[in-house]
Amino acid sequence: MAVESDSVAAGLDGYAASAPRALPSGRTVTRLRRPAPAPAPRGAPDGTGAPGTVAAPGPDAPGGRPASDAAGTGDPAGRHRPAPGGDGTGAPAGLPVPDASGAAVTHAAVDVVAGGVGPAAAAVTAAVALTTSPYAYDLVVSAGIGGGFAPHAPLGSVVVSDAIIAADLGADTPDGYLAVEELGFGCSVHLPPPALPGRIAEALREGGRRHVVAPVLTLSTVTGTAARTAELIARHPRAAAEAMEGFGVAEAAAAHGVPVVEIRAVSNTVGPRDRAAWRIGEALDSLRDTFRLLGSTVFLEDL
Ligand SMILES: O=C(O)c1cccc(C(=O)CC[C@H]2O[C@@H](n3cnc4c(=O)[nH]cnc43)[C@H](O)[C@@H]2O)c1
Repeated sequence: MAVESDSVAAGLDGYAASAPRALPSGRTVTRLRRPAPAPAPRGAPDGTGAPGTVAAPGPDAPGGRPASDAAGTGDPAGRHRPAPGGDGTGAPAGLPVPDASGAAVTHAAVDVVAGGVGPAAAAVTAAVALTTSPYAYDLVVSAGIGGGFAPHAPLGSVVVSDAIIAADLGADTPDGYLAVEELGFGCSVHLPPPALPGRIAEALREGGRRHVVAPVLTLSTVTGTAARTAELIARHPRAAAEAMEGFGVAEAAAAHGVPVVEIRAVSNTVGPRDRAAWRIGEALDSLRDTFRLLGSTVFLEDL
């Protein structure tokens, strides 16, 4: 599920879109499936490994995981539960499909959903998509554009989350901000599976895409002053990006027991508001390239 679903979907070249599934809200989940690879000669390995399926929901590209979110494949662990009837492409996504030689091969599927702007809209969209899906998901990706913290994340670079942090979920006090953990209730951090950010980074490095693995902050308000920027950096010195949806998507994914990661392409630098300096087009190009790289690597792997 992804907020910026167009770039996520456009990046997944080699994947074929099937008829959208409508959510009660009117938003749609578009399933993109990578066709099974060409058959290998009899007796030879099919060369596919055991491709898993990914979900990319995200509000910006809540492909997911978002970006958007993705769905599952036939998995001995039983994580995948393709529904009868499939997705309209003729075979249930993620199930092993016999190739021309009769050998079973699997293929990946990614469901892309535009989740809306802000943590609440993104959480609702992700939760509804997860709850009403005929498939189980291996991963939810919250993807889209975001603000980058200098010097970690320059314009056009990609930030892969190693933590998704609700940076304004707490209380303001005369002595400073208190996160919900300090107030004694709730949780303001979701963590992706430990190996996943590194694996995504490896794919981006091999693809020549500038990136950093770091915490991504979720805020309901785009930062627009030097004072607020300094405050966030003081509280989260490792953070490389801020956006408005990741924590909402992560809450929905966690409620369903599905791993989550956030991926942001940097459209602007976090700081005093300078709308003319935003480079949304370049960031969307970067996001599309990122999903092209992931769609031919990480999304085909067991997660
Ligand atoms: O202020 C404007 O004129 C304006 C025009 C277009 C878009 C915006 C946004 O605020 C987009 C929010 C959207 O993009 C993500 N995003 C991008 N940069 C940041 C940021 O620095 N801080 C927080 N969110 C950002 C966000 O996830 C939303 O989905 C404004």
